Parts: sequence; C-alpha cells; structure tokens
Amino acid sequence: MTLGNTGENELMALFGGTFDPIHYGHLRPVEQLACEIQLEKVILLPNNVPPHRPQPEASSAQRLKMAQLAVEGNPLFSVDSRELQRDTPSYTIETLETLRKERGTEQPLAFIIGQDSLLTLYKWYRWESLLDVCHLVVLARPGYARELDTPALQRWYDAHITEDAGQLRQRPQGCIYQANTPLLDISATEIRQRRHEGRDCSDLLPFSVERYIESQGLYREHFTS
Ligand SMILES: Nc1ncnc2c1ncn2[C@@H]1O[C@H](COP(=O)(O)OP(=O)(O)OP(=O)(O)O)[C@@H](O)[C@H]1O
Ligand SMILES: O=C(O)c1ccc[n+]([C@@H]2O[C@H](COP(=O)([O-])O)[C@@H](O)[C@H]2O)c1
Repeated sequence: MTLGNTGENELMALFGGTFDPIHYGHLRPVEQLACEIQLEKVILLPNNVPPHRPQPEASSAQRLKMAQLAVEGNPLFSVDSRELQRDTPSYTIETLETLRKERGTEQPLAFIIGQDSLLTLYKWYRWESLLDVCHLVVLARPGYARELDTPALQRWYDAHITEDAGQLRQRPQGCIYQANTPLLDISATEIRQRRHEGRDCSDLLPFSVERYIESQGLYREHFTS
C-alpha cells in the first residue's frame, strides 16, 4: 500500500521497525504521542532487511501482514511497504531521502524511534545526515537510560534537541523531540520467547496479530527433551 494523503504543511510521521511481531509497546506509545503532538496520521514502515541485528524469524511478508492486521480499522495508522521492495539493508536515511524528494523541501517529516534506537543511532548508516531530511521523535522505553554515552552522539543531540513540539511543524526537519509517552515494558523478543516456551502472550499484542501468528505457525514452541 502507499502513503496516505497529508496536507502540504502537515507533519508526516513515520514509524519504522522490524515488527517481528508488532505489539502494544509499538502501538500504545505512538497513540499517546499522536495526542501529545496532534498527529493525525502515522505511517508504519516495516523493514525488509533490518540493519545491525539478527534477521527476523517471520518473513517480510508476514511482518507486513501483522502490521496491517494490528492497525486495521484504526484511522491513525497506515502501513507503507516501500522498504520491502528493496533486497539491500533497509537503511533509514535512504528511505527518508526518497520520501523527502517525493514530498518536497517544505513538508515536515518526523521519524519515530524508541530510546534504545537513539542510544545506538551513531551506528546507523550516515546517521549524521538523518536530521537533514527529517525530525526525530523519541519514545521513552523502560530499561534504557536517557543519558547518551557516546560523545559525538551527545553533541549532535544537544545541538538539535527541542522541548517545543511546535518546532516539528514550523520546520521541515532538523529537530529531536523526546516524547512524554508512557513506559510500556514490552518487546518482540519477549513475545517470541514466550511463544517458544509455549506461554501465553495475549496481553502483549492485538488479538488479530495473535491469531495470524497461530495460523502461520510462527514462533513455534521449542521442545526440549
Ligand atoms: N516498548 C517499547 N517502547 C518504546 N519504543 C519501542 C518499544 N518497543 C519497540 N520500540 C521501538 O520501536 C521501533 C521498532 O522496534 P522493533 O520492531 O525492533 O521492536 P522490539 O520490540 O524492539 O524488537 P526486538 O525485541 O525483536 O528487538 C524501535 O525504534 C524501537 O526502539
Ligand atoms: O539506517 C540504519 O543504519 C538503521 C540501523 C538500525 C535500524 N534502522 C531502522 O530503525 C527502525 C527500528 O529498527 P529495529 O531494528 O529496532 O526494528 C527500523 O526502521 C530500522 O530499519 C536503521
């Protein structure tokens, strides 16, 4: 599917992830963020070949489907499958540069990440160019410090951080905003692990996603003898 329509100076927010699987730790903080900074649309961007991590258990098509099921009937979200069309690592800067070209120089763009992603951002491909094409909005995540322990990242962060959410609309790119969203201690790792142990995880993700996982036999129980 393709991007929804956003008005010319409307803030376009994208939330990239491996989503193996998508869960409430993704959805709930972003819903709260939408209230906090008045977002009308958030575009989920499942990656194809996630950089810097073990490859997912579910296929790209299955992760896309789970993202679609998770937000079905929820007008806040749409899903963009553009990264699934490339077999090379899904580098965010490349995706955002393409979007910037499509949307022109004036459209405010924001890429949403969790605090854990911020802490390792200095490892991303051409990370220092990210703010040339978008804002970064950071969701708090339990277990991940607010302090950045890499001097280059800290300097870059200090030069771009704003507490004024209005900046995300007044400028097309270039700001970092730390959201005041609730902490949800949920990870896809925990869901996969619970499933491997034959444990219930219905409290961690939408029923439609859980049902799909069952129907596809994903994250199967690991039997030990
Ligand atoms: N509970 C959470 N709270 C805030 N941000 C989150 C949470 N879970 C994931 N994110 C953020 O969502 C984005 C996509 O995350 P991802 O799909 O890798 O999920 P994950 O739960 O971190 O997966 P895994 O456990 O497999 O590493 C990342 O930027 C990550 O920081
Ligand atoms: O561009 C990079 O080098 C890069 C490195 C790590 C992660 N990302 C992107 O960040 C988002 C969250 O990644 P992950 O691994 O936590 O699911 C997702 O859209 C990834 O494609 C991007």
